[in-house]
Amino acid sequence: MAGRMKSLLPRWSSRVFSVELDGAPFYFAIQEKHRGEEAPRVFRKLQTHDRCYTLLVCSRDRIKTARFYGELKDKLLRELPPECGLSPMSSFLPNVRDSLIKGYFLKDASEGSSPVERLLSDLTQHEPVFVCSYSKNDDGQQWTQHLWSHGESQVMETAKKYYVVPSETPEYHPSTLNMINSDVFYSLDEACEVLKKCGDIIPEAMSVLELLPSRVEARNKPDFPVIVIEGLDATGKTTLTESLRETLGASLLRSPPQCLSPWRARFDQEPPLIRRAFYALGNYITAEQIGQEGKKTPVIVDRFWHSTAAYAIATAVSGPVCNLPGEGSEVYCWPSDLLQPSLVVLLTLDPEERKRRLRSRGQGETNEEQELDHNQLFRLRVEEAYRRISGPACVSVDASPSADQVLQQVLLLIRGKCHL
Ligand SMILES: Nc1ncnc2c1ncn2[C@@H]1O[C@H](COP(=O)(O)OP(=O)(O)OP(=O)(O)O)[C@@H](O)[C@H]1O
Ligand SMILES: Nc1ccn([C@@H]2O[C@H](COP(=O)(O)O)[C@@H](O)[C@H]2O)c(=O)n1
Repeated sequence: MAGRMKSLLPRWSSRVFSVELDGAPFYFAIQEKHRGEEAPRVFRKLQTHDRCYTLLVCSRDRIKTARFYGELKDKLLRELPPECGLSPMSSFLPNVRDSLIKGYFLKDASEGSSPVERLLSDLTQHEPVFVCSYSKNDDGQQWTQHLWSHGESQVMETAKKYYVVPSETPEYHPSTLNMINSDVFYSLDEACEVLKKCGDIIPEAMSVLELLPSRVEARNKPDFPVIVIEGLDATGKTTLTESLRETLGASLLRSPPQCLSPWRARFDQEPPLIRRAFYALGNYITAEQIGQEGKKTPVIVDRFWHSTAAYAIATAVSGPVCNLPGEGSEVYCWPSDLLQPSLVVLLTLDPEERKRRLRSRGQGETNEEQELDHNQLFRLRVEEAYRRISGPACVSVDASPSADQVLQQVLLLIRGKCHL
C-alpha cells in the first residue's frame, strides 16, 4: 500500500504545499530533520486546540480525479461539523509540469471529541483521497506531518513523519503547472480524448463527438477574410457582429456553435477539465463552419479560441494578474491545428459602463459572468490573458463610443488588414 501511495504522489518529500486562506497563498514544505526553522505561518495561525488536515485528491484516472475534487467539497461542507473550516490547497513540485495535486486544508476547531477523523478515514478507504494530519511536537513549537495509509480494515499513519517548514513563494503560480491540456487544449485530439473518456459517465459527450470535423477541415484557410470579435459579456459583441454582417454582406457564426446549445448547460456544470474540453471542441466545429462559409463570403465570428483560453487561464489561476503565466508563455500560443482568423478584435469597456449595459439589458448572467462582476481581479486576469494570446494577437478597440462609431472603427481595421 505504501508503495502504491508513493507512486501516486511522486517525490513526496520534495513537494511544496500551498494553502489559500482569505485569497492569499501560504506555502510550506516538509523535511525529515528539523533544522531550527520556525513553523510555517499557516500553522502559527492555529489555536492550541485546533486540529488540521490536508486532503489531496489523486488517482490515475484524471476524469475521476477532476469530478471527485468538486464532489468532495460538497460532501465535506455537508458532513463536517460547523466548527470546521475548509480552504483550497494544493501540493506541487516547484517548476515541474503536471505535478500539481489539488485538495483541501481542513481546520477542526471543535473541542473534545469530533467526528472528523472517522469521516476522513472512511474517505481514505473508499475514495481517491490522501489525508495528512498534523501534530505539534512536545516543545510546542514545531509541527509534523503524518501521511495516512490504509491497511485492510483500518486507516493508520505511515511510520514516517516530516517536519513542516516555511517555503518560498514559487517562481510560477502552482496552478500554471497543470494548465496545458487540462485547462487549455492545444489540439483537437487532446480535447477529444477527454470527452471520449467521459462517455460512460456523461452520455452527452458522445453526441458532441459525433459532430466533430476531421483535423484537416478545422484548419483549412478560407478564400474570404475571417474576423473574430472578442470581449467580456456586454461589451457589444452581438451588436457589432450583427452590424458587420449587414455592412459587409458577411456570414455570422459563433463559438460555441448553435449545434452545441442543447448540451452547453450540462457541460457548464462539469469541472474545468471537462467543461474546457467541451468549449475547445466547439471552436473546431465553428472552424469547420467557417471553412464552408468562407468559400462564399467574409465571415464574422462572435467569440472563438481567445475566449476559451482567456477564461480558462484566468479561472485556473487565483489572485492578481502577476500570477498569470508570464507574457510569451506557451500557454498563450494558438493551437497549431485550428484555423487562424485574419483579424481578432477585442472590445474593451470601462467596468462601470459594462455594468450599466448589463443592467439595462436585464438578462441573467452565467456564474462566470457574475464572477466578473463581483471579482475585480478575475476581470483583470481575463482581460490580460486576452491580450497575451498570440498567433493571431487581438487588436483592442474602445467600445465606449456609440454603436455606430465602434462599427466605423472596426471597419477601418478590417479594410486596413483584410483589403475588403
Ligand atoms: N456602443 C454601444 N453603446 C451603448 N450601448 C451599447 C453599445 N453596444 C451595445 N450596447 C448595448 O449594450 C448591451 C450589451 O450589448 P451586446 O448584447 O451587443 O453585448 P455582448 O458583448 O454580445 O454581450 P454577451 O457576450 O453577454 O452576449 C445591449 O443592451 C446593447 O444594446
Ligand atoms: N469560444 C468560447 C465561448 C465561450 N466560452 C465560455 O462561455 C462563457 C461566455 O459565453 P457567452 O455565451 O456568455 O458569451 C465564458 O465564461 C467562457 O468560459 C468559451 O470558453 N469559449
